[in-house]
Amino acid sequence: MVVGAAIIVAGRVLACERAAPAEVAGRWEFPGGKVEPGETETDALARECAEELGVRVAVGARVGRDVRMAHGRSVLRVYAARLLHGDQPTALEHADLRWLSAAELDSVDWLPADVPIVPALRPLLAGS
Ligand SMILES: Nc1nc2c([nH]c(=O)n2[C@H]2C[C@H](O)[C@@H](COP(=O)(O)OP(=O)(O)OP(=O)(O)O)O2)c(=O)[nH]1
Repeated sequence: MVVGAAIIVAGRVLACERAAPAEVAGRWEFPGGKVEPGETETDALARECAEELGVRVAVGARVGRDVRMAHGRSVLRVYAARLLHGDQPTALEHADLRWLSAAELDSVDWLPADVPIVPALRPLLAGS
């Protein structure tokens, strides 16, 4: 299981540009990663957001559906999240970060597994 955090602030979601590996560098994703043994999905999101962005997050509801990746060997699952304690994301592992409004969701080149999930953000962004 790979989990991603759709961090939403003031009607915008944080998109992160992968720096590596070469096959996916330049594509955009949600911060996150593999759930390690013994971790809950929420634990994994908190750990990855700290490692990748240096922020603390509160994890909320699921966004979109589970998407199978890597020939069905893993699944991408995305959760809405918000920043805690006024923390501000820093690109500790990513090439770039962008805050996207609903109208800007299609302006970046998302990883293929994210493409079916991204439209489910629209109502969350419009409503916040
Ligand atoms: N974090 C993240 N990974 C995604 C997304 N969409 C997508 O296809 N992936 C893929 C890319 C990678 O093949 C895999 C996650 O791997 P990763 O390298 O980010 O995770 P990790 O930090 O746990 O990996 P590792 O280096 O510890 O092995 O899922 C997404 O929105 N967020």
